[in-house]
Amino acid sequence: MEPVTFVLFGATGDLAKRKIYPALYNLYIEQKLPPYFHVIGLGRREWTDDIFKSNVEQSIADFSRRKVKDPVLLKSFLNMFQYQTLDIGRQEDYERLLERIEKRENGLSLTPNRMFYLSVGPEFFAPIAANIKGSGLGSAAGWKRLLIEKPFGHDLASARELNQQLSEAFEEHEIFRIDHYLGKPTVQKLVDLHQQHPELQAMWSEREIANVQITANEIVGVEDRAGYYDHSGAVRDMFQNHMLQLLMMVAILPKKVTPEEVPLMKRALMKSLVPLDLQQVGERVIRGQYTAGSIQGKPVQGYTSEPNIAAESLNDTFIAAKLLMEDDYWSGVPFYIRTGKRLKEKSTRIVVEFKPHAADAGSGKPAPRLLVIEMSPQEGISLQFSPDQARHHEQLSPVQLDVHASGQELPEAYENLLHDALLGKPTFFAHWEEVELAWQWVEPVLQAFERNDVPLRTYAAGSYGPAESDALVANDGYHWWFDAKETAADESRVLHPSR
Ligand SMILES: NC(=O)C1=CN([C@@H]2O[C@H](COP(=O)(O)OP(=O)(O)OC[C@H]3O[C@@H](n4cnc5c(N)ncnc54)[C@H](OP(=O)(O)O)[C@@H]3O)[C@@H](O)[C@H]2O)C=CC1
Ligand SMILES: O=C1O[C@H](COP(=O)(O)O)[C@@H](O)[C@H](O)[C@H]1O
Repeated sequence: MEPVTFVLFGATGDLAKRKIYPALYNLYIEQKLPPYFHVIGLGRREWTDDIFKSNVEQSIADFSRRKVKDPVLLKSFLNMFQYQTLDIGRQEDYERLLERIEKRENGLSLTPNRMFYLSVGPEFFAPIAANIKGSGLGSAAGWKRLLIEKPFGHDLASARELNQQLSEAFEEHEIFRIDHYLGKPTVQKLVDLHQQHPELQAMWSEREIANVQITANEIVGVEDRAGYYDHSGAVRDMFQNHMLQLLMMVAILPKKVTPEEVPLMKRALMKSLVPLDLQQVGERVIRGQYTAGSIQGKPVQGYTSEPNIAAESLNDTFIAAKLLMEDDYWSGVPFYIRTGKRLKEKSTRIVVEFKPHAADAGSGKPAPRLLVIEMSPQEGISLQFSPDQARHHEQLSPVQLDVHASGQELPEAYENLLHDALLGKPTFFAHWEEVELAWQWVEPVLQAFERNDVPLRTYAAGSYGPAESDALVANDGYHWWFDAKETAADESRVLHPSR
């Protein structure tokens, strides 16, 4: 790996504290950071280097998966950090920054490779990119990369405008758009799942998939993000980015692609999604909002009673949708997606439901086989057979295809993403065309919600969402697959066809 100066806008903010510093620390401990790695943190606050370092230290104590064992190592890690006060709108602050960076690069005869991480509000993305260009920070002889946080636009038009603005300072291959779902270890494993498991390849070759279900259910509500969330809703916050990214990642499974081919294939898959017209949104998309209820035995208020949410808000806190593809493999296979806040449990998983075999029927109705790709509450990939199928396959049910060894700590999504960005590997970042195609698909949904053409269905906090979400799947003769666990201590990973 080459030397890098890591320039962090938003170094005093929440994301830096909760995700970025712990991720850098874990990469450091695993010796995955480049030589001469140097972090310059930026913000308006008048911090000294020492205040900055002690904030980084505190963030590691509070949020790192790995606790500090060796104070000497911690000290050498913190020595890589420096702070500079910078106001995003002030060109002279960038010039000071350039001077400081060049002084170090020249002093150590380092190639001027610079990574700019924008951990700031989206209104700052374009001005920062323009100032990086204007100040000369981005025109050194080494490489430059831009790591950019979500949200990437508020709709298709604003995303295009932002992309246009960024492209005046950075080329597409220099822009790394973060979607933290692509950093999740299990999602990253999908790329070479078939090479690892030839038996799975045989199942896919049968082309007997009944449907695919993608779920991201959350227990948390709007928390303290009312200002953002009430203008975003589940459709922008989760569906347009994370959920459609999961859809692309599962749909590449039968395509036998190398990691390098992943971005191209994802674009092809997005292009094959059947678009909805305004009329169809009401038939294929369910819009929901939570009302008061109870979660894990505790009463929970409804969305419109949350702090800073207007009593008349029609914002969506839940969305479910049925999507179809026109693709040589996937035509005719429905993809069902659901995501929402204040649901019964935290579960993030993809279930690929295979059509049942008559030979697997045993005494009763043949049961479908399931490929379960789980990100939460546990990470792992398993095949679930009914007992009759298990006999047929001479295996137990469920079959773990990929179990992380007990006690093994998995990297956080941000560790994977930062490491890939430092290596310049784009596989697990969102390419502009994917983002644009995702906004294009979602656009009629945004319009229909805006016009209030789609009824806002309510659901009690602590439920699995509106009944209409079940009907969406039941109308095709299927049902959502549910976790059978009754208690957190239950480690079984069997999914059930009912609540
Ligand atoms: N927090 C999270 O969990 C997640 C956040 N994100 C995204 O990450 C980005 C950052 O979020 P988050 O950390 O929560 O936001 P915060 O509000 O906590 O932090 C904002 C940062 O921006 C800096 N800032 C604001 N205005 C200026 C300015 N004019 N000049 C210089 N610096 C400025 C602040 O520094 P100072 O006050 O010192 O000026 C602060 O460091 C956002 O795009 C968000 O959508 C994405 C996923 C999760
Ligand atoms: O990006 C976001 O993701 C989180 C959910 O992430 P997860 O890794 O915990 O599944 C969500 O709570 C948040 O609203 C959204 O902005």
